[in-house]
Amino acid sequence: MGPRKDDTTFNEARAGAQAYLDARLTKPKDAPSRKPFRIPVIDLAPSFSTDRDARKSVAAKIRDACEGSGFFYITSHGVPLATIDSIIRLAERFFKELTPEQKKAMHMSTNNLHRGYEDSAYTSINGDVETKEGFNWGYEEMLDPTGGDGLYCDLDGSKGGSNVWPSEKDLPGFVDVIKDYYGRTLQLARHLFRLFALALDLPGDYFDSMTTHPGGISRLLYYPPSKTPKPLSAENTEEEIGLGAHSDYECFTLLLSSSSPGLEILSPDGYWTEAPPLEGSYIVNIADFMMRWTNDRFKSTVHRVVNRTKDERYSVPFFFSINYDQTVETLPSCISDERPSKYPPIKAGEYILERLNSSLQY
Ligand SMILES: O=C(O)CCC(=O)C(=O)O
Ligand SMILES: [Fe+2]
Repeated sequence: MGPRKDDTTFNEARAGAQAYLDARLTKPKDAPSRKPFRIPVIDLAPSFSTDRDARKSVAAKIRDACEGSGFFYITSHGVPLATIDSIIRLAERFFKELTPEQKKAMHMSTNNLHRGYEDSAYTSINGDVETKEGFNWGYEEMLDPTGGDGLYCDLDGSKGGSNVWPSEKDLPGFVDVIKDYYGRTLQLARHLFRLFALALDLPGDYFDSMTTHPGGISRLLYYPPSKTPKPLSAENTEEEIGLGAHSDYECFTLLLSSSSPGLEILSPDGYWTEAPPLEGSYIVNIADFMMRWTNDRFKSTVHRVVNRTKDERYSVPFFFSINYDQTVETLPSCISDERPSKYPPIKAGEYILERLNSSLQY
């Protein structure tokens, strides 16, 4: 069952998101930003301490980043380099080793929750021609190191079971690598949510009960080499767009990529700014649902991918949500007399499904 298209809250959510994107894209410029636009590197090591002050010091850095560019790198996050290398290698194997027929058999068009393989033309953000190909999957209890709480429900309220996987024969070891990567990244996302709680002056466990069976869509992405490699500059206006300008939909995204650059972030003064990969780190960014939930205090920033190199690029984003059946109102610490709540309550899964459906190219 899809979202109710005539529902005022959905219209408001969709129109709000589109207006935000349109306003930011009015005059993007293909040159480095002239104003300071910081994508800080935050060392998470002290956040694993039992000392609350040590955890709060990391939370303060996260708060500055979330209220600033909305993007930051995290290091010492506890996910082994071997896990990171394996998932990037798995992405490469997925796109190289499966035949077109094997990919087609898992095509997203046969799945109403956006799971499976997508060719480059299947989804598009602004109607742009995009070069990326992807493979998407979502939360299931067997991927959760806690085993979940038995209450998972999917974007549309169904009980789950929508993931599709290549067979063991076609791609041996695939699900094992996914499980290791997804489980560790999921636990890291729950840890980050505790730091967000501290950053927002809420009790440290504020979000815990909302992430017991959370939404977490992840994808393997492939960007082919550029046909005409050239650097980001004001003169180069003809790009081969890998993934069009957009903001993410959920609470926040944890991104890994191969060593090829390509991610570009739109600065407040309208300049595309490169966010090159930093080995062993994740790039974290705030997404639209979190921006709304914080009454626009945390920023969901527009970004895109352009592969400007002669090398292939692989990336693996993880879009972390709260439990899809959770309805939320603006966080209490983000409302004041001067800053009343701008948004009505909304259910997480319904909001995200509406946003995903709006990216389909029919
Ligand atoms: O591939 C990347 O580096 C970023 C992907 C991304 O922004 C997305 O899938 O939302
Ligand atoms: Fe994104």
